[in-house]
Amino acid sequence: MAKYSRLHGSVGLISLANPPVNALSSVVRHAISEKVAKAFRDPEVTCVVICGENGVFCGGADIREFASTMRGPPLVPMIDAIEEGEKPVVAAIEGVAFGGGLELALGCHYRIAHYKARVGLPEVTLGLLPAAGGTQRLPRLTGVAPALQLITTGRHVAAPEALKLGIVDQVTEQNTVEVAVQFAKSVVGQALHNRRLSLRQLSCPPDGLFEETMAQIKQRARGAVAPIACVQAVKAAATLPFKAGMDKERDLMATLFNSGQAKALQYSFFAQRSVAKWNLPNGAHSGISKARAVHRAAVIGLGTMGRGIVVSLVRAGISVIAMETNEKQLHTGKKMVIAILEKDAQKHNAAPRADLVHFTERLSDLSNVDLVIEAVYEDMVLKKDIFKQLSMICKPDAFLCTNTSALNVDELAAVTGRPEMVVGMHFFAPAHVMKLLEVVYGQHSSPEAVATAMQLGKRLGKVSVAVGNCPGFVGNRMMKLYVEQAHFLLEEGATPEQVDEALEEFGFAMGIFKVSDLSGLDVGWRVRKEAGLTGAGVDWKEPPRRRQGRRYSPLADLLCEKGHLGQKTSRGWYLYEKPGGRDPKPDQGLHSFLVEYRSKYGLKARRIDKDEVLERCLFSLINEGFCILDDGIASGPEDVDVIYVHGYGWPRHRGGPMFYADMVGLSKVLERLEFYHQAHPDVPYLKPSPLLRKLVRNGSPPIREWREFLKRPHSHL
Ligand SMILES: CCCCCCCC(=O)CC(=O)SCCNC(=O)CCNC(=O)[C@H](O)C(C)(C)COP(=O)(O)OP(=O)(O)OC[C@H]1O[C@@H](n2cnc3c(N)ncnc32)[C@H](O)[C@@H]1OP(=O)(O)O
Ligand SMILES: NC(=O)C1=CN([C@@H]2O[C@H](COP(=O)(O)OP(=O)(O)OC[C@H]3O[C@@H](n4cnc5c(N)ncnc54)[C@H](O)[C@@H]3O)[C@@H](O)[C@H]2O)C=CC1
Repeated sequence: MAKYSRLHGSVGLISLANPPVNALSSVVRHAISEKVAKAFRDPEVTCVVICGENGVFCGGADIREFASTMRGPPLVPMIDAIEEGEKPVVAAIEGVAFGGGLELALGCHYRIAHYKARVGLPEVTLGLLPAAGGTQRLPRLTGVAPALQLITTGRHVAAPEALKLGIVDQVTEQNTVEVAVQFAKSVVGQALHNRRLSLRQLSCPPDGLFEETMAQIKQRARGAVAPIACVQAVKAAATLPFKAGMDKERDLMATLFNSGQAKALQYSFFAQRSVAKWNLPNGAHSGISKARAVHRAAVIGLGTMGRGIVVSLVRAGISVIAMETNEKQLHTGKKMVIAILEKDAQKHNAAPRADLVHFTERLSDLSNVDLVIEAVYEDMVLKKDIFKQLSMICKPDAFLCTNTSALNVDELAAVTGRPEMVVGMHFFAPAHVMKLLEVVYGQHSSPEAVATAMQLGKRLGKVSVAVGNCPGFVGNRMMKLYVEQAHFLLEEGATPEQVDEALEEFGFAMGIFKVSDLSGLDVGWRVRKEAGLTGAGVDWKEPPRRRQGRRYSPLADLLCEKGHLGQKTSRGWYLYEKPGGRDPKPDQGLHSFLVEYRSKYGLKARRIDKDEVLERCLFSLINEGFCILDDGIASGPEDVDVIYVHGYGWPRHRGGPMFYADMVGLSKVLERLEFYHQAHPDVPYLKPSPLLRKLVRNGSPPIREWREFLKRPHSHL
């Protein structure tokens, strides 16, 4: 709803009141229209201020309403009526003015913002465009180029920048509503013609601006339709009269509104928020579990991961002890951490925060920290040794966390005298950039330990998902099968280029073989050795290309044995100009190697089409996702999807693997998995999961109902 009051006798104050973000639900739109009309009618009222209750102007349209038929007064005529009014209307912006909220403010004649407020048109991130005049009014206010950038990226703009761009007229550190009220009174009687953005003329945009932006979008948001529609709408603003531009905006929105991409992105928006409300199988949940504050943390191991984790902690203002035994690694790690922090400082025009880090070679220095994150080699014996020592060195209430990517968290907890204080904090590389954090709870992890790790993740700006303990947890457990299928496809006749092309066309920023070259083929090699799939632990009595009773491809192991580890050695699945090169070229040597390999094992190459690449790679990953849900390792499909979108480059506009399965149709996924399982009986994970079968038997309910079919966690509390 919206409240109305009269201030100082002549100011009509309209306050949006729809907690928590004053979203423009049909009730709110109705109330605003009514209150604006009332203020305009009232002869005593000479000016109007619109604000939001509880320190938030407006978070935009109510996204939850998009799934049902839209009711209530539409935004466009409401905003037009405000702009056309004969009394000055001032928007008092606190907190945020996003989407429809900013469009409402653009319909007002003046905008005053608190210095901490943020404005933006993030509709593109929901698969939409700002269809309440945002694509037509913003360019008329800021000029075409800045508006185009803001609308196609959905970037949030802080008030001081908004002032520079002309989006707001004034920024204040005082009470925004009071400032807006005084301001509104001061402009009574002034002509409003120039303040009506719809009447403003636009100057010509720079040559090639739209073409250039379109090319950037095709690179950055492969396959996404909303940013392209945003360009077309802003182009209409630059080339057509306001009214015709609005028609174009409406038509473009009509094509986006019911698109699969919009549904996927809106699902993602709520999924990202739902993972913060975690549940454990023992009944503990975020609602009743209190986190402990972390003031001092420690990171052990300053390799690829440790360095990024130190940076993330410092950025959040936490003091860190960074411990490393290898002198050279300590030196390189220290240099890298300081370089990143100095770059941050330059960017934000602030002092570097390197004083928050203390580098050391002594584990005993960790006696007084609140939380430790271990990031040494993926070696259970080494990690156990460290956890044993930590258990003795650290203060009794310190949390002990591991960044292991696949090892058993319970096994580590068992060597400590405080298994309840042990959790996994699985960051993704590079840890100071990647958004995802898997918080792995073990059998004995206390709700307080999980809550503390989840809250720390939030403080570090991560999207944290609580997951159960099993080899590879959620992300890597699924990833393993996806990678294996890609290797099988090479054995059967595909090239890395063909597989990657299909995946990139689907929307991944990089195909799986390019990713593997980037992270280094030795990463997986070490994991396979640890699992006894290659190296000393192998049972050579098994037929070739079989390990542990099932199909296995030694292709990647063979490349590693040749020293072809990816970008760092200039050869992997692709060829690079030099070690550390980044531009992958098809490698004729690799192609010949594949031909020889197939001939050695009597494999006949066949033509593999893109559909098969996608189905084999993605459906096996999805099938494992269902197994993970069935096992209770993830508490809902949203958790799996958030992990894939934020940690594994799954295209955002496809929602995530489980959402994609829902879109494709569960019976189709089941049917294709049955087909592939029959064709490859030696690949057990192609056998459709019992949960998938159960859902299909129950009429393939939509994803929001899947939780009803999962085994209920039972409380042990
Ligand atoms: C043909 C049809 C024509 C239609 C024309 C309409 C054209 C339009 O102009 C369309 C739009 O406005 S689309 C909406 C654009 N606005 C946005 O994308 C802002 C989304 N919200 C945010 O960024 C943050 O929540 C925000 C920064 C606001 C707050 O962040 P916080 O971290 O403080 O809090 P959150 O945890 O994110 O949110 C708190 C609760 O509020 C829910 N929520 C947030 N924004 C919402 C919104 N716009 N609509 C509905 N619910 C919303 C959020 O889900 C959360 O609730 P729970 O999930 O229950 O916790
Ligand atoms: N590299 C990646 O992409 C990811 C790795 N991880 C996991 O993070 C952990 C670390 O991986 P990376 O950083 O890639 O390894 P890395 O090999 O780059 O670094 C490990 C560091 O630990 C140090 N170290 C070894 N023993 C130590 C000890 N006793 N005390 C202190 N430092 C010691 C080494 O000198 C080295 O600098 C592993 O468990 C790995 O599985 C998790 C997510 C992603």
